[in-house]
Amino acid sequence: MGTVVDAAPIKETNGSLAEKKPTVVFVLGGPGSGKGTQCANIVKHFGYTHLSAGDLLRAEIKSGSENGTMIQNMIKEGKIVPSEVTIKLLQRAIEESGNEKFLIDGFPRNEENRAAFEAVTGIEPSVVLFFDCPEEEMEKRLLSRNEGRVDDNIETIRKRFRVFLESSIPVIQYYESKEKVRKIDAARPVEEVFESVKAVFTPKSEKAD
Ligand SMILES: Nc1ncnc2c1ncn2[C@@H]1O[C@H](COP(=O)(O)OP(=O)(O)O)[C@@H](O)[C@H]1O
Ligand SMILES: Nc1ccn([C@@H]2O[C@H](COP(=O)(O)OP(=O)(O)O)[C@@H](O)[C@H]2O)c(=O)n1
Repeated sequence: MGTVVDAAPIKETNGSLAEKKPTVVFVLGGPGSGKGTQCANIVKHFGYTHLSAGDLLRAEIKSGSENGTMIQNMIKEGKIVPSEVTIKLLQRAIEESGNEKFLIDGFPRNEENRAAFEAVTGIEPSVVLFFDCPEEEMEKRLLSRNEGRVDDNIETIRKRFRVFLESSIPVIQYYESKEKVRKIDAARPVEEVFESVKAVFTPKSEKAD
């Protein structure tokens, strides 16, 4: 399974986000693959701060921001919001958190997201978790999620699947070429998936024989 997530480097007392170099784990996978569910478990066990790009964008709509209508329209269509907007929200959340270890969930979703985040923040992920799940299973989960989301309808779900295949899979391939991806079979029950997730975060010395 390769290396465990790196320990956070020593924090600078002042300076930019890049200088602080927080530990970042990108959490990727198709819509409904269980990213949010597993991130909640990781937070409880390993003390990370969970930043969901989708949640930050939905909060931005609710806050009455000038970008709200644009974001709402993009989400309804399953399209990816311009990086500039999402990165600003992520940066603010990182700075406000007081933590040094972050799960960034649902980001980067395309090459533009990936390259812009790296250029703006200077941060590279320690590890990229990839929740691998067949479309039929993800579709079933999304249709019974019941959170009242404007994009959990069959028409938008199909568009989101297409965007995932066309735009997000290439990002995962990019990180595969850098040997950063830990692929997890996400089609199993939540507890079983978390057993595999735990192995990524637990140092070898602490693992049972
Ligand atoms: N391993 C699993 N098996 C069955 N249902 C799951 C599993 N993981 C998550 N779910 C459910 O599927 C839905 C989508 O999960 P969620 O964590 O919101 O996915 P994502 O953040 O990837 O969109 C939720 O209703 C969640 O409770
Ligand atoms: N990096 C991101 C993440 C989400 N989004 C938008 O937010 C929507 C919902 O993303 P999400 O991560 O909350 O949910 P899932 O589609 O993974 O279930 C996406 O379909 C995009 O429209 C985005 O534009 N850019």
